[in-house]
Amino acid sequence: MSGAEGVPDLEVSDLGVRFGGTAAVSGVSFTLAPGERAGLIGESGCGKSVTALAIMGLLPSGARAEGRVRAAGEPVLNRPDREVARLRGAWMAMMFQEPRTALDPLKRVGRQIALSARAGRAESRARVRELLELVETDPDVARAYPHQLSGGQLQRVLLAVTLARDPRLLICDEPTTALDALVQQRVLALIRRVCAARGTTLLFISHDLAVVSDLCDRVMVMDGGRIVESGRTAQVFDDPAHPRTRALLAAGDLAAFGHRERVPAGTAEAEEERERWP
Ligand SMILES: Nc1ncnc2c1ncn2[C@@H]1O[C@H](COP(=O)(O)OP(=O)(O)OP(=O)(O)O)[C@@H](O)[C@H]1O
Repeated sequence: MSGAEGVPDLEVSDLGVRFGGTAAVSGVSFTLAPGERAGLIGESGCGKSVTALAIMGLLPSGARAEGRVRAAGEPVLNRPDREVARLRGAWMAMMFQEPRTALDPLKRVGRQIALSARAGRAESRARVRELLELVETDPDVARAYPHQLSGGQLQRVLLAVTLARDPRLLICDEPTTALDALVQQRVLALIRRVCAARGTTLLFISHDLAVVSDLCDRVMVMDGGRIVESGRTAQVFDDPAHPRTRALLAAGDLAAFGHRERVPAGTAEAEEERERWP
């Protein structure tokens, strides 16, 4: 599926989400052009995940959404589940924080990738191999069950599951927080390479500003359910206008920990990943 000329991949206008009498998200508006990579940052509870779930049409039943979300020009909010599911399958995919809960423990990972790809029996083996190669993973991993894999491998498998239907828009919600620093860097570099190679539009949710500065052309800062500042990543981080952005930068100490030079944690898993993915 490809977008019509001039139509943004994602258009969010005046999005509001309430749980009972409480507003979790209010007046959120932004658009993502094809191939753009935007970060959504803010402290815990500010509304990042709820925004992502609204975009994906995956809000819990207690939520009430208003405003407008359009993916590839098609409305998402308050639409029948089946139609939104079709849009998700054809257009957008979301990668969650915890692969151990996102994957089925009882199915081999190759089968999970094949199910997501919806490939026919004949082509599914080749498609699984192709997807595992895309995420730079040994195709033999297809035979493993999730518990047999390391956190970094699981995150790669989850990326393969997520990319199986060639989404134009990829939403990542803190995809690497459970990983140690070295493995995290490798998975993020992989996400960057895959998005660049496929021209995938990315909405990347994180509280790690260094990761966002590394990965995203644009950044939006949320506070209390609203976007309080947005702009080119370098500009917002070099010259933050809003007190919340300044507070986040101070807390993250972005300049001091220079993302690319972060010291690996040196855990067994980091070592294992280093051997496997030199
Ligand atoms: N199912 C729910 N029912 C009621 N309130 C909810 C529900 N899900 C989220 N909220 C509320 O919505 C607000 C925004 O939550 P959200 O999960 O979007 O924050 P977040 O910025 O993603 O935080 P974190 O970085 O911790 O994931 C919070 O006040 C949260 O308590």
